[in-house]
Amino acid sequence: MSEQSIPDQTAVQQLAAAVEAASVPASGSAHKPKVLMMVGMAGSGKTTLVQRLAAELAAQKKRVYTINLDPAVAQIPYFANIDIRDTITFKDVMTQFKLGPNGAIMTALNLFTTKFDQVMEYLEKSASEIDYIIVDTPGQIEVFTWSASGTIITEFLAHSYPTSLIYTVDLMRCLNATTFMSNMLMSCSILYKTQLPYIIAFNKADITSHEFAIEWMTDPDALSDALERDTTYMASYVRSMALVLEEFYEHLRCVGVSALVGSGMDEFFEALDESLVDYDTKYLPMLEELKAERLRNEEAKRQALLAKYQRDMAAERRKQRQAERNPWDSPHASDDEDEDDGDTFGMDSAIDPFAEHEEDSYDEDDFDIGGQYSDQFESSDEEDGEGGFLPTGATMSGAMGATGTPRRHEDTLAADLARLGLGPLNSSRSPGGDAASTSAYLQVLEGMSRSKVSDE
Ligand SMILES: Nc1nc2c(ncn2[C@@H]2O[C@H](COP(=O)(O)OP(=O)(O)OP(=O)(O)O)[C@@H](O)[C@H]2O)c(=O)[nH]1
Repeated sequence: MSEQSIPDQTAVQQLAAAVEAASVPASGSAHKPKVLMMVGMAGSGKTTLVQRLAAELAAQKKRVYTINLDPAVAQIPYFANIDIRDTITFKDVMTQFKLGPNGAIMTALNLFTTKFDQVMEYLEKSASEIDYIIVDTPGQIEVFTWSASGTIITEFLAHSYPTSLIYTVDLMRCLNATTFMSNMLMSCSILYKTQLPYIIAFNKADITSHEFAIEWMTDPDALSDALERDTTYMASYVRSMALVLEEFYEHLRCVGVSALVGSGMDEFFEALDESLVDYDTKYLPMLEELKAERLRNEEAKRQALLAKYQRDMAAERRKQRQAERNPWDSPHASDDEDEDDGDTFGMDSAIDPFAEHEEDSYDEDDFDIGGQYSDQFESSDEEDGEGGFLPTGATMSGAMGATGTPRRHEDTLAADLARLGLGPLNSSRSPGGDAASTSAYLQVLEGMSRSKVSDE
């Protein structure tokens, strides 16, 4: 490994996007291998269970593929078709990145995840020849289930193949009601995190039966009895948590197994088949709904962007036309103004007869100097194709010729000036043109506006 710096999350984020885009597998379509994700606390027996399940499935003439994602494991008792240790040397990660064991596991997983699309490609090619893919994960459960890379790997697989999560619990660590509750809370958090179909495999049933655990899950009194001698505050806490988890327990599939001696395998595969039905009936529809929602959001964003672009374009066109038509263009108009503010003549909007109307509805033509001004507006398609509002009646007659074709603005202005008994405007369009006429004209207009407002 040659890199000397901790890899940033960019590659992982790109992979996350790839997972997002991954196609949702159609249920009941072509042959797809079933994925078993083994998670559980360190020492709970995941690796031993992978070995046991692979052997059992091989005995059933099923084609099994195993993936080891634990970079820190010294030896594994099964043949791994894909092994993270072939790509990344855990000790090198520790020395090169100056990390402790947990940080190194996390970094090794991140590095491996950046290549996981290649693993997926490989699986895709071999899919028709595989019945089951069993994935062994690091014992530091939070490193996998709560890390970006763990999530990406899980979703990559779950978005492509029917997947079930196998949470392995060491029965010997459940004998105490309080630690049993800790284990259940952990399993609950993983279920909520992954939302995948789920099996709890109470392992090491060769030492003690898992029946007591099932009883505690189904009968709160049994749990209370177990807590009888416990007088600490934890006992009441465990009792109340048991009530909270009651509903969670209802949807759980629990089996007692011994990875070591192979007991409970029939029940395990029965539970596995049921959980894979859940994958088809619950997980897949949820995935499809999420995907549809993402597409809807993207489309909404695209439409909003398009609308903004169109508004910007229209505003730009308005500015251009205004600049062409009004040589004395209002000094009050701001350069970065996107939309007509209704203050076309630079008049105080308080006396602008149109200021009460919604700004978005205006086009500069609505305020054309040649107009007769009216309170009533009607919707109309304008020459640039945008919907807009025009004053009703003949109010725009000053701006339109008899044939309905737009007249030159200067002609309109000249006619208005003549009607008002004022001299002609300087047609040179220079800002300093016939200043006296312009100013007089504006005063008359302002006066008209004031009298209109006071009329109202
Ligand atoms: N008695 C008994 N021991 C078991 C069983 N399964 C696993 N063990 C033992 O439990 C210990 C831990 O087993 P692993 O399979 O390494 O557990 P793991 O969860 O993979 O551990 P990490 O790699 O640390 O995450 C080993 O000594 C196993 O032999 C079982 O069903 N019964």
